[in-house]
Amino acid sequence: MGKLLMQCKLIVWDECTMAHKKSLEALNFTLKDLRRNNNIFGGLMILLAGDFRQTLPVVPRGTPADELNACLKASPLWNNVKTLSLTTNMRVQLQNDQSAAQFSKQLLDLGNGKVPVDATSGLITLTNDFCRFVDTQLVLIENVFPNISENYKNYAWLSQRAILAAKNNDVHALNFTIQSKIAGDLVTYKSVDSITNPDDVVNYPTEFLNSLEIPGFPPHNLQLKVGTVILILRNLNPPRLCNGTRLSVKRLMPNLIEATIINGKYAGENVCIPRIPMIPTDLPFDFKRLQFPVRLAFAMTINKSQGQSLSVCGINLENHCFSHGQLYVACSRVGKPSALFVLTSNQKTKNVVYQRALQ
Ligand SMILES: Nc1ncnc2c1ncn2[C@@H]1O[C@H](COP(=O)(O)OP(=O)(O)OP(=O)(O)O)[C@@H](O)[C@H]1O
Repeated sequence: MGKLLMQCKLIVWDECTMAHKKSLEALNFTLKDLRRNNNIFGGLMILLAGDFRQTLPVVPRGTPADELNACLKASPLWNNVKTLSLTTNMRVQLQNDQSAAQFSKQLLDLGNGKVPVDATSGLITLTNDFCRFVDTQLVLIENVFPNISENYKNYAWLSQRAILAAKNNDVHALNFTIQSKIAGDLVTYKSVDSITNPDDVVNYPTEFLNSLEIPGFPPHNLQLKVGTVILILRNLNPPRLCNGTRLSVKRLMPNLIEATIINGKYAGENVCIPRIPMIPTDLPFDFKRLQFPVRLAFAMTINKSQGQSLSVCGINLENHCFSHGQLYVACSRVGKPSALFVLTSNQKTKNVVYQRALQ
């Protein structure tokens, strides 16, 4: 990696709005050292791609001020950034849909926080020409994954659709319901959880470790069926198997999962996924989970969906979005209103936009 960084002429950093400012600052110091050049980034050109209407770095238990302070715009390096703007929403434009111009504008208004907010409830009202409304989770699933008991065998069909929600708990519930619609036996893989510091072993019983649901981590009790859509949680073998790659389960063996990649450049390729040890960094004790680094992915969190294009998207807003840009990211995964299904109460929802992130 060091050699690569010394030789390369350009670094492209996509979805930069989600990056913590410290990661860019660390890259600056590393490049200066490696290239023995005291200019910013060691004289190398960095292309940051992103839209500050979209989500900011996740700061666990943080406030909006913490998020704003963590984003790239809060770094002194930002003063050296030259901003170039893209003007056409290609995802919408490509649909050749009559509503394209209006949908594009509605998305921008949402992202810019220009949609009127009700003073008493603090909620915005989504309009009928912006999306299609559904009343229950089951109707949402039926619209996004129609006839899934048959269609799950079609990888192209699967890769183009997903249901999004702001919180992990809502995502898990949706995934279990959708998986239950696929025929076949459920295979259970239990993780091996342990404490790495021998002094702490008596303080943290295994049952407690098993009960931990950690964001970005596989569950202790991973239940899968052949045909289920899963998401890789670690960069196992880039560029083929990266954090975020979606696959369809092909064969469930005792110590290996065989699956077919369903999105991106390597779609259609079969791969084997092993159990790997994973250590979370933000727990107050040292803990290791040995498990397949995967989660169910018919539904996923809005933050995880950033960067993806979908043909059909469902959004479960029973629990409102809670951070900057989430609603904008969710709604902008598709290019036309007829492909956007929204579950919400009375067409109302919360649109969190930090104006400071847009300045
Ligand atoms: N110049 C272009 N000509 C044709 N198609 C394009 C062009 N630019 C983008 N697209 C298509 O538009 C869609 C969205 O593009 P892309 O995912 O690169 O956008 P993005 O800016 O990264 O979006 P986001 O950050 O919201 O995920 C893709 O299907 C892509 O193939």
